[in-house]
Amino acid sequence: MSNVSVCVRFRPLSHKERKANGDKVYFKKLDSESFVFKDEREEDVIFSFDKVFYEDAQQSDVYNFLAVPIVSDAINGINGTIITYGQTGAGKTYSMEGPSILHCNEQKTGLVQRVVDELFVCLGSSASTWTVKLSMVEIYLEKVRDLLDLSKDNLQIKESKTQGIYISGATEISILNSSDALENLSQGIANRAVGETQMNLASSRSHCLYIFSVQYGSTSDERVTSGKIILVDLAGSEKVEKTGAEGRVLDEAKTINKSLSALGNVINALTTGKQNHVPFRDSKLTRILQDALGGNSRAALLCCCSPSPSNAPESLSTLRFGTRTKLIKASPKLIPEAVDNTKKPTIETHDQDDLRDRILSKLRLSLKEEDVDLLEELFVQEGIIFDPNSVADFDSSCRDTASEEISLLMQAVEELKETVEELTDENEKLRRNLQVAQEMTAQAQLAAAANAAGAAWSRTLLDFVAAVLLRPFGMHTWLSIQPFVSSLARKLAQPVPPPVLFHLPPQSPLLLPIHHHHGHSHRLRLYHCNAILHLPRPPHFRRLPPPLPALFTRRAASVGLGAARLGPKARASSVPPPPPFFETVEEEEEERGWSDAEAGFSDEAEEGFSDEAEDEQEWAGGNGAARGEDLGADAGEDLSGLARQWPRPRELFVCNLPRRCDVQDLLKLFTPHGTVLSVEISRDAETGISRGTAFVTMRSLAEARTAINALDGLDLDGREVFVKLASDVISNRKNVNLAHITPMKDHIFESPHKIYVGNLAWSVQPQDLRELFTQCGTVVSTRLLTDRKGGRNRVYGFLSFSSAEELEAALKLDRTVFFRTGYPSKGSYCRAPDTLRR
Ligand SMILES: Nc1ncnc2c1ncn2[C@@H]1O[C@H](COP(=O)(O)OP(=O)(O)OP(=O)(O)O)[C@@H](O)[C@H]1O
Repeated sequence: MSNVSVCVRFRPLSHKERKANGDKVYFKKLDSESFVFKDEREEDVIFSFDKVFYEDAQQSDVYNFLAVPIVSDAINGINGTIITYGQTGAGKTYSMEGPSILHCNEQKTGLVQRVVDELFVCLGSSASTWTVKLSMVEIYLEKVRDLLDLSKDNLQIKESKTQGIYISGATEISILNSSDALENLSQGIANRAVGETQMNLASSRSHCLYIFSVQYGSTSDERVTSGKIILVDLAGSEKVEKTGAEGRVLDEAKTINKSLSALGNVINALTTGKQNHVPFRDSKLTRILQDALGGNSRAALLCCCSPSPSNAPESLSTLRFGTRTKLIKASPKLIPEAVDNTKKPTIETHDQDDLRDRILSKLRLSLKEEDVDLLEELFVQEGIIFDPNSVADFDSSCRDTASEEISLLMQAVEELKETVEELTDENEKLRRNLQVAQEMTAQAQLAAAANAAGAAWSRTLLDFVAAVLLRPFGMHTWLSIQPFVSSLARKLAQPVPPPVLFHLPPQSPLLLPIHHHHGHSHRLRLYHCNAILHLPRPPHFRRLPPPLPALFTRRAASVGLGAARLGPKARASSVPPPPPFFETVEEEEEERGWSDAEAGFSDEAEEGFSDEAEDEQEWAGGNGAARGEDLGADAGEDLSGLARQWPRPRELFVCNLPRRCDVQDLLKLFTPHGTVLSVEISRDAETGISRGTAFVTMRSLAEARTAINALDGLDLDGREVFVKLASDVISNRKNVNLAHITPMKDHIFESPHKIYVGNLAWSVQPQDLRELFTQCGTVVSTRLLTDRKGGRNRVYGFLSFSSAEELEAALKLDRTVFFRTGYPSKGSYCRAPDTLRR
């Protein structure tokens, strides 16, 4: 059982809140001690406290539960503290003072007035002698100001054996009755630092402390007990942005937040078993509350909350603060002063305190503040200023200072550790960047050399043309063809632009984003590859702008995006081993006919292209092997030889997948039913969240059918998964439900050793790429992007190898071979591969 009683109070909705959200409240009442509140993830959390005061609770309910026990304890010599905590405008000051300390009806009277009334009722009915003294201070910008004497604006907090923690030099006014007390209180309240924030027109910008010291002497046994009641109205615990703070107000808000977070740290230390060092000295507030929280006082916390959904995050943080505070175990002690009344020891102590303060204030007139503080320490140590508690104080402060030093050192060590980790990471990043930069420099040098070679080649060609043409045809012919030769010479004299080559280290594969624009649609595909080879053409061959994807020119951005989207799962190490073989001509996304289903299909009809027609074109290029026939070749066989024989891989369309289902999950699901050649999950380009649809390509039609039999209608996380042949779904125009689905291939992989090949000749076919690159090793996949309407390729594609060495070899290939170009006639598709052959 905690000794800090923690209650929550929800104030009624304000006009502003009603205007914003109507009568909606964010909590669900369970009983008088618990309620349900939604957390950040909109999940219901049950909060339980010693008492919950809902909107209709009266001030007297709060007082009876929280304050009555504390008042009677104070008379018996046990200190008590009541703290109100919460966001600005949550009702802290209202609970403490009511609408006004002097003028308000009985029903609305706050805790302070009720405490005063009760004190005098209890003391007045007793036969013993008593005194009640009132002090009022505020902690404003980390200075303790005396609200009953504004000239004392930087009071010191001290600790003594008899008094515990006390504010040295604070004005103490003896009060004889309630009205006396209220008058002094209202004067103090008027002196309080109050500002206007966006949340509350009269916002308390300071922590305000009302301190009632009660001395109660029993006439029968001559014993005196002294107890203290401290009522603390904390400043608002709101976020700085929400208060609209600037300038001085911002400073106030920052200081408030700093001291409240120091309070949070103290509570954490008290509740997480780190009691050997509780950072009470981190702020004035925690130092003053040391007795209340540290066990020598009875304490009550009133967490004030707004019930409105618009303040839910702040209320949630207040409730969590309250929950933590409930875990504090404190055991308040009675501080009896077993002394003869005639000796009046406390008065003596105060006299000595006064004497010391007088000496010190004289010194302050001629010396600096810090010097006086040092002198004070020295005087106390040397016994020049007599303080009966000096030794104890000095010991305890030494202990505190030592443990504070230790904690500071530990903190410094932690910070240093973090710095070392950060620097190591940074170092690693720089090392990798340096490696990439070195590789790029080497490649740029190669490119420059190639460029020089290209220029030399142009000159040789010119000489050759002149020599060849002049010799057999003579001067006459030369003159007639001279303009043509000169123009050719001019064109050839233009330098060949260097090839663009980015070769990334194998451990950081690039997820290459390529934008596809088509009419209104705009999609992004991400291709996984290790190197980019963009082949420039000599200027005279340039008829159309080079099809360099837009993001290429901003490579740094694409790398950043790639790394972010790639995630740890898709790193090279986790990419599955290369599947046996995969060769495809792939249309641009928009031509697939998903988003513009109707338009796409009618285009197909007009131009005589269907998926089936495309199959024939693509796969009948070799020996015309029967489609759907599985030749059962091993992955280890000479794949290039099998290129034409391989049956067309069958693409499956999978939908209604759970969002969390990723490429690896689908691989696991489909692998038992055959060889999975590729898996592509459609994701939202902005958020990266799966759209629940995917394409899975199996090695053969038979395997694809087995997978459909096994998996179509499967229950995955409560969702019935739909698996069909992509071609069936695409050609099924009646399937209106699917027409709106926009698949987006965001993760295509065949092998981690993959290169982008750009600026290819128009007529290049996948098999041409395969033939050319087979000399470098096993070509695992070739993928060429084509425009369905014109039947042209998009002059870029991808190919992957089974090892990094093969990829290296490919990059060293003589690139001039690609400069030969051809233009396809309209409608031609997958023809004339000879333009690429040497
Ligand atoms: N229980 C309540 N019943 C009626 N009105 C309330 C209640 N609690 C708060 N209010 C009203 O809400 C407004 C803000 O309350 P209050 O000034 O007490 O907030 P606060 O938490 O002290 O804010 P700050 O930290 O800025 O001082 C006031 O107008 C007050 O009258």
